[in-house]
Amino acid sequence: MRRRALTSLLTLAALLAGLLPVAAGLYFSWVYTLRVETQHLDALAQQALARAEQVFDEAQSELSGLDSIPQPACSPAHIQRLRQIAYCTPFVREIAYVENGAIACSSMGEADHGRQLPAADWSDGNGRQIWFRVTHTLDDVRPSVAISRGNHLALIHASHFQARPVGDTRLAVLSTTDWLPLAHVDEPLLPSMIDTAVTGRERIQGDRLYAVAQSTRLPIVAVGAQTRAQLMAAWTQPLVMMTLLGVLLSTLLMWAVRRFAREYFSPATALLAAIRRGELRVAYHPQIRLSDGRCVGAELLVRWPDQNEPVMSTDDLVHLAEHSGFEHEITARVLRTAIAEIGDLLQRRPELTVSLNLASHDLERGDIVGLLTEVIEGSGIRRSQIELELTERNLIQAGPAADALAQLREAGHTVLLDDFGTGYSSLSYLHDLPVDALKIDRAFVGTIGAETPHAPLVPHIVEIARSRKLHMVAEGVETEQQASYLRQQGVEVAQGYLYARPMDAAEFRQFLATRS
Ligand SMILES: Nc1nc2c(ncn2[C@@H]2O[C@H](COP(=O)(O)O[C@H]3[C@@H](O)[C@H](n4cnc5c(=O)[nH]c(N)nc54)O[C@@H]3COP(=O)(O)O)[C@@H](O)[C@H]2O)c(=O)[nH]1
Repeated sequence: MRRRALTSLLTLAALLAGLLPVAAGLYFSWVYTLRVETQHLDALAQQALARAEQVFDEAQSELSGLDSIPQPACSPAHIQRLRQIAYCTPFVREIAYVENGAIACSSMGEADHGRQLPAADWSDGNGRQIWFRVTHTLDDVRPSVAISRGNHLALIHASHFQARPVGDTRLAVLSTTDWLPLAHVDEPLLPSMIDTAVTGRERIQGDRLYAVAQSTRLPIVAVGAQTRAQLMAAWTQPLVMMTLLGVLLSTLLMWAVRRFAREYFSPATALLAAIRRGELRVAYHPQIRLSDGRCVGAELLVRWPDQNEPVMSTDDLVHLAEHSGFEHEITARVLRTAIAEIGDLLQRRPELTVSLNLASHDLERGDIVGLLTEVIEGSGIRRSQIELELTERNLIQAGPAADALAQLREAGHTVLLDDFGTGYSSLSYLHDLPVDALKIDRAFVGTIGAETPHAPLVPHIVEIARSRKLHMVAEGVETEQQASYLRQQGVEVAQGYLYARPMDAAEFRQFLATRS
């Protein structure tokens, strides 16, 4: 994925990681509040409905015994019985005996005699009827609810159907025949409560919550309504908790995204990706035999170009690889690339060598033996054509991996000690190091002909190499003066800008053609 696309994606991910958990916290706390409050409101509506049903049930149960009493209808004894029931049943105003749709007599004696009843609002088909709004002879202001069974009818004061508020929750019992409240409701929420009763489902309207409890036996419903303040108060606690949780989750996610981005965009990850994508290139730095000026080989130098511009200097690249543990991947890539690019040349010209820079890791992991075997076997290239460069530091750190080095030397590879003189106090342990040649560092070569304190060191280095019977390669040769001095000193091979800068494989082939 392109870096810019990934950056945009990660920015979006970080944004979402920051916002989503908080938004989810808000949303889920609201959903949770609604669920809990709806359940609570449902329960209150069910209670109001149960109370209304109970009033009807009790009135009906009082009426059920009356049809079978032995006294003749409207006899003093009958009326006395009606009075007794009316008096003993708290919510009953009057018990009446009905004949042909008119009141024949009642617990009030003859007072209501002959009063014609309107058509019932509801009938169950088994002699049970209900009138929701009946006026009483003695009270034409406050309507009553009437229920009849057989010939007897009970008038119930509508106030007994008044559902009292519970805290801030408003409740009303309505008839399903005309969707009006059974008792007077002095409540601005009433129109919404009626709407809710008609829809028959709990719902949110505005920021208020409504719930309905529907009777399965009678034509009544109870509706509950919650105020805005109540809902907001109920929301506060889950809101705070879920928002805190959301903020915590946001922080964690944003940290994870940031960490991923840092890792993903780190130079080490970019380098590994470049290695895997085969973006690393090899530069060939020609090596010249000082005795006749012929090109005898090249040092293989890794390059990380991006559209011809280096992503970073080779020094930085090598350090980064060392710190990230990718040195071996680089060594392998450089070797394979070189063999792919100039393997045919090496095969045709067995005197030609390439020198490969090794890292201590290459030896410690022991993979270098396998790698070289794999690349060389069957290629027609000789082992002696692949020289291995190691710095003093690498050789000393290699310690236990010296076996691998010994194995490679036995197999025919030449080992060069690179940057000689710049690292540890070389002189003391040089005779212990398993090397075939010294590479005189350009720091010393650069002093040839210059009046610097290091200048006298070159003859010493040459002397040491001679006494150890080591071959010598000088690097960083930039002037004729340096070249001729080194030639006089018996240095065999030189490498430096005097001859050429590091170049690509095609250029190296051309260079070789002119210098062979
Ligand atoms: N483990 C690995 N190390 C590697 C590999 N490729 C390179 N390196 C090491 O990185 C260091 C920097 O190398 P580079 O920038 O490629 O520089 C080399 C030459 O360009 C430079 N050089 C050679 N001649 C001259 C000169 O005349 N003047 C001048 N200013 N610079 C010159 O020297 C570098 C080669 O040095 P050396 O290897 O010591 O011979 C460097 O330490 C490389 O070793 C790799 O694949 N693996």
